[in-house]
Amino acid sequence: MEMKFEKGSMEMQKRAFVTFLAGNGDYVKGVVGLAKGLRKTNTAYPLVVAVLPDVPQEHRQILETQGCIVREIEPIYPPENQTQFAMAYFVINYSKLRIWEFVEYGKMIYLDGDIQVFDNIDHLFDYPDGQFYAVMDCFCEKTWSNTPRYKIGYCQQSPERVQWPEEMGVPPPLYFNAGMFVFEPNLSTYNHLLNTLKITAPTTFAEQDFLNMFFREIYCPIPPVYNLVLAMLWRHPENIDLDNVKVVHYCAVGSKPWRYTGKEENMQREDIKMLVEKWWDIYLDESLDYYNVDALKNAGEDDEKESVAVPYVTAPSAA
Ligand SMILES: O=c1ccn([C@@H]2O[C@H](COP(=O)(O)OP(=O)(O)O)[C@@H](O)[C@H]2O)c(=O)[nH]1
Ligand SMILES: OC[C@H]1O[C@H](O[C@@H]2[C@@H](O)[C@H](O)[C@@H](O)[C@H](O)[C@@H]2O)[C@H](O)[C@@H](O)[C@H]1O
Ligand SMILES: [Mn+2]
Repeated sequence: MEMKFEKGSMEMQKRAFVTFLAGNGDYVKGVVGLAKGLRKTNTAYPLVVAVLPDVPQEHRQILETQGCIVREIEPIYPPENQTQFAMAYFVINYSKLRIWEFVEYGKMIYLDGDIQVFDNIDHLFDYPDGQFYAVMDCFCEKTWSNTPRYKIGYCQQSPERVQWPEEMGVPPPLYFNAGMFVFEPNLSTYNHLLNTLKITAPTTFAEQDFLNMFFREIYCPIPPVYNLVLAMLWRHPENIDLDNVKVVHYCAVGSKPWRYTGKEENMQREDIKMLVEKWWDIYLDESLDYYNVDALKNAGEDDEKESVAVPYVTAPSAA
């Protein structure tokens, strides 16, 4: 726990992981998996879940039963625009910006609901304040196909492969994947974010593009072990050491473990099948359920924590 002196008094700056949940669909399984995965790393910090109003009470209760701190947020929409997002649902991702309002926490680590943490990453909370820490993204997937970078085959992950042409000016600044980042909630930053959003035309990668523009002066790249964007496995394998990866981001098309069918491109790769299976091992491990872990800790207490049926589904045969 970092000691910080605020306004003449010593205030212990609270820390937490935070994720975002929208809709009444199956992403809740992703968040349950994330909560259990973090617990398995013996993290010292809780998981806050920022939920949109459309997340049903039953899902909120499941998350609270898994030890999550559920916080309802209001949606944030970008200015009216004809933009074609890479994925139509990206429009709801602007609501992630509400987490800058969680100022009871001094430092937070944001994680998408389709992320799993396999090793303890609490040390990231000790990174110095005043910077925005995240892993660099890759531009090689079809989701980037309508961007200039993709059209010339340029990717920051391998800038030597296709050089940025001089006639196109200076190469773009380093660009992060917004599925995982270390940040400090702050009301003035929050208000500045929202005011800037009102005058910023939406673009292909929605709030990810916006956050990259907004934090470009203080963005500090961190190693890919903290956010393995799955496409890196086939786009830039030379940059990845799978044995040392701590955080996996199931963002490649067809890779969401709770929906995995193995039919999409690259989904029959052995490394993908292994990572999907690792996710399911945690999701189905009842010893990681909060009420079990909690009950074990408080063994002998009279009150029986009633367990809530979690929407378990059988793991697809990854074979
Ligand atoms: O229907 C949805 C779509 C997205 N999300 C949340 O928004 C994040 C970003 O969306 P996604 O991870 O699908 O984007 P990707 O990283 O795959 O581009 C998800 O991880 C979830 O936390 C959600 O809760 N419900
Ligand atoms: O709303 C925009 C989203 O942009 C990012 O997803 C992208 C990015 O990872 C590309 O590099 C992939 O090619 C693509 O598949 C994937 O959707 C974030 O992961 C997500 O949290 C969210 O911010
Ligand atoms: Mn994601």
